[in-house]
Formats: sequence, structure tokens, C-alpha cells
Amino acid sequence: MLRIGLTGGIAAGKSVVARRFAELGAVVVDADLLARAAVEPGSEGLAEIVAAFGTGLLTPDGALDRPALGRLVFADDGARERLNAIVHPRVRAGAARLIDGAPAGAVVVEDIPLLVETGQASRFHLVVVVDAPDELRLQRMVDQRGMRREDAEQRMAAQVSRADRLREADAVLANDRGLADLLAASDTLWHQRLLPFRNTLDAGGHEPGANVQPAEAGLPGTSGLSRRIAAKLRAALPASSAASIVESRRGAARHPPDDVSAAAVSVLSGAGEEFDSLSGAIAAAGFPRVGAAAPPGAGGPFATHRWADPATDVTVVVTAPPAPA
Ligand SMILES: CC(C)(COP(=O)(O)OP(=O)(O)OC[C@H]1O[C@@H](n2cnc3c(N)ncnc32)[C@H](O)[C@@H]1O)[C@@H](O)C(=O)NCCC(=O)NCCS
Ligand SMILES: Nc1ncnc2c1ncn2[C@@H]1O[C@H](COP(=O)(O)OP(=O)(O)OP(=O)(O)O)[C@@H](O)[C@H]1O
Repeated sequence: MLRIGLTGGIAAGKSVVARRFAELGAVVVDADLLARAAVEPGSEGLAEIVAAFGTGLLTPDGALDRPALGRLVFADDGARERLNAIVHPRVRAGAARLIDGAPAGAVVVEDIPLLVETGQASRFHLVVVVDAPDELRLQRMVDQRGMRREDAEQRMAAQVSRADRLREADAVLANDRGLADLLAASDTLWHQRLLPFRNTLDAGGHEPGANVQPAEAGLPGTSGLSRRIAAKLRAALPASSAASIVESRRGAARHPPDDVSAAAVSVLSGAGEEFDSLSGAIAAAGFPRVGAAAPPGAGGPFATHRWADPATDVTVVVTAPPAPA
């Protein structure tokens, strides 16, 4: 299963991309829909909202008055945090249930507006950011959704900045032109990068000959490949692991000024840590092993892994300290 996190600021175009990926065969998990389901009439979630904010936020027929709650929480950070604490755990539980039901070879796309805000980037094989300038997104909210400009600005201010979101992007879909361009870029990303990535994961090894153009793979706009890889590796290891993860500058040296399409990262297991389980966790996270692990020699065992992403050249070398004599 390939796990994609799809995100973008409000009105960036996430839903357009999610619908396209669904047409192409993805299993799409929509956090906004799950958030609505969590507060349906009769739900525990709605009861908690009433307990926190009072019955004034219900419509006469007992449903959540979404515009009224929106006016409250986008003007008050504390209220928004209380609402998030009620809704977000339910969204995550609902997403986990849907993902458990997806077939083994699925490409699962989680459409999560607050993916970066909630610190989830490193749990995905790839984070795809749909990106559009703030002014264009404001215009869409005003023109197409009939929002007041002040309300649109307030919602935008409740989210991370465009730059902070882009820091977490493994692929960027620029949406500053027409819808046809966005759909074409989504199709290309799907065929050139997502499907080959999924196929490599399923086969447990590398498909030879992948040669994706950076623009087709959504690499322009990304940055800090080795930083993102190190975070994915850290997230893949058990919390108890004492392994140290070191970003090498190889990618940066070859692709100045930043590492975008090549990186090398080393993982040094902690003392007493089981080498095979460490290497296995890294393989399972999207970095299949290349060849067999070297048997323990004078320097201890080591194994080379490569990221299954066909658009980048990422090597992860896993080493263990030599066994005590
Ligand atoms: C405040 C609510 C009732 C307003 O409802 P409304 O129908 O007007 O908006 P809708 O839910 O369709 O959200 C539209 C967009 O607003 C933005 N947004 C929504 N909630 C938040 C939030 N808590 N923080 C920042 N942005 C948000 C997202 O970009 C989202 O896609 C609703 O957004 C809500 O319950 N939010 C809390 C849950 C949440 O965080 N949802 C977003 C992802 S899980
Ligand atoms: N390139 C485009 N040209 C014109 N309109 C667009 C373009 N991309 C998106 N839109 C429109 O802008 C609005 C916002 O797009 P969309 O709903 O996909 O955003 P979103 O990122 O899912 O927003 P939200 O965070 O609110 O869920 C929609 O009405 C959509 O049809």
C-alpha cells in the first residue's frame, strides 16, 4: 500500500486533485468529510461540542450550525483548539478504519487540510502539496464560495503559511493556472511517480529504468530532501529506538543550492538494537534493501537501502556497531 498525504491551504485545490486521483483508482480518505460525520446529529462528537460551546450553536432541528461555529472558532484561537481537540481524534479514528479496509496494493490518498499543522508529514510515503498564491485563494473563496474577504483572511490565518507547508512537500502541484493544467499535472504525477512507487513497494525491490523528469514529478518547489527523509526514517522506527540518523550532504553537493532530487542518509543502530528488525522497519517504510545485508564483519553488519520513489535518488545506509569481542 502506498500512503499519500494530500494537503494545501484553504481553496488551494485539494478537492479537485483528490477527485482526480479517485478517478485514477486511488482510495481517497477525506478528512473534511470525516470531520462532518463526527458531528452529525446524535453523535458523541456533537454532544461534546454542545458541552463545550453551549446549545446556541445548534440549528432549530438540532444539527450543528456550521457557519455560527465557524464565526466563533476562526476568531478565537482557544475556541478553535477546543474544537480541534474534539474533532481531530475522531477524524483519525475514522481514517484508520477506512485505511484498514483498503486492499493491500492500494494507493491511499488522505486529503488532510491540516496535515502540516498537526505534524503528520513524516508518516506518509509522499506528501503532495497543492499550492496557490494567497491572493488567488482569497479570490476563490470570495468569488466561488461567496465568503466575505475578512472571513476568508481569518481562515487563512488559522493555517500555516504557504512557505511552512511547502517545507514538508515531497511533490508540489502548482495550481495558479486553469483547472485543465491542474488535472494534467495530477495525471502525470499519478502515472510517472505514484504508480511506479507503489509497484516498487509491492515488488519489494527496485524497478530498473525509472527516469522521471523533475517537473513531471512535482519536484520544483520542494526543498530539504535529506531532512524530510530523516524525518520519515525517524517516524518509521519504534519510539524506543536509540538509532541515530545522520543526513549526508551528498545530495546538496550534487544539486546546489539545496538537496531536491538526491540525498544520502545514514542510520546507526543503538547499542544492543537488533540489526535485522531495524533494517526491516526501514524497508517497510518505503526503503527496500538493495542486495543482501553484509554479514557482521570487523565493522559490524551494514545494509544499503534505496527509497522506492522513482523521482529521486535516495540511499540509506544502515549500520550497527561491531559486536563486543
Ligand atoms: C468550523 C467548522 C464547523 C466550519 O465549517 P464549514 O462548513 O464552514 O467549513 P468546512 O468544514 O467545509 O472547512 C472548510 C475548510 O476550512 C479550513 N478549516 C476547517 N477547520 C479548520 C481548523 N480547525 N483550522 C484551520 N482551518 C480549518 C480547511 O481548509 C477546510 O478545508 C468546521 O470547519 C470544523 O468543524 N472544523 C474543525 C475540524 C477541522 O479541523 N476540520 C478540518 C480538517 S480535519
Ligand atoms: N485552477 C483553478 N481555476 C479555477 N478554479 C479553481 C482552480 N482550482 C480550484 N478551483 C476552484 O476553487 C475552489 C477551491 O478548490 P477546492 O475545493 O479543490 O479547494 P480545497 O483545497 O479542497 O479547499 P478546502 O481547504 O476548503 O477544502 C473550488 O470551487 C474549485 O472548483
